[in-house]
Amino acid sequence: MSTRKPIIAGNWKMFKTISEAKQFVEAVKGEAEVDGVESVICAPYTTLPALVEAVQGTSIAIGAQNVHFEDNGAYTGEISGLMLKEIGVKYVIIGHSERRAYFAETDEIVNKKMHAAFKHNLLPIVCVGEKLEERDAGQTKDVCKTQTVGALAGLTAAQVAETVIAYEPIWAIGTGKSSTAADAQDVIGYIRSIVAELYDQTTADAVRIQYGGSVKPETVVEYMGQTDIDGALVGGASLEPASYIALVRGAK
Ligand SMILES: O=C[C@H](O)COP(=O)(O)O
Repeated sequence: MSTRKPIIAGNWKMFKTISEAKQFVEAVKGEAEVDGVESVICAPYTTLPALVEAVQGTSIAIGAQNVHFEDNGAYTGEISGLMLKEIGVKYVIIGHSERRAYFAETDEIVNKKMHAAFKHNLLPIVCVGEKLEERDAGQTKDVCKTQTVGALAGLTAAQVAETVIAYEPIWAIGTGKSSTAADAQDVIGYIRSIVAELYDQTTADAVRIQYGGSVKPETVVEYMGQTDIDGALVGGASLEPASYIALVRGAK
């Protein structure tokens, strides 16, 4: 039986001001905290210091949505792992498909960011997943393999064991269309087998793999019922306190 702790991570994307973020934490404190489930809010940079302060004394963790791979330098508009660590965030999303699509992040950049995260003791939630045309062409597993191998390159087994991988089919993000639990299990089980090939079975058994793509409180239970699915990375349904609370409770 798996000893992996389920993890629900809300990805707020570019939503919420500082005051809205604080109100959200007030509303979910004590409610989106369930024994045996990890609850993480990945929020815009501007809200992170206030959120880290607001969740003190709770079991809710805070994450960023991106990180630059250098510690500092002439990279206008960027934020480094060094800076995030100082704020006190625990997690960072790396390689989200929106970063790959709109900000030209390649597997190589994603990998550099993974190394930067570990350098600063931040835990990465690294996203992989296929486009609709790749799915239609039967390339889902090939794409996920390439992205997983690329993301993990050069990491130690101990680092991979601490990594969270989010399988997010791009056609399911924000569309209301989602992968069936069985299809998500099939791909996520495959991703775990890739980790076993690259490292060993112990590491593969330790790495947590989430499903993401139009997850709702009503559907999270079905995903969580699958052998290899350890949680969810949730966009839209993580923005309202009641919905977020239901997601965390549904992951138990
Ligand atoms: O990071 C979260 C994913 O992009 C999923 O977003 P969604 O739940 O709004 O489909």
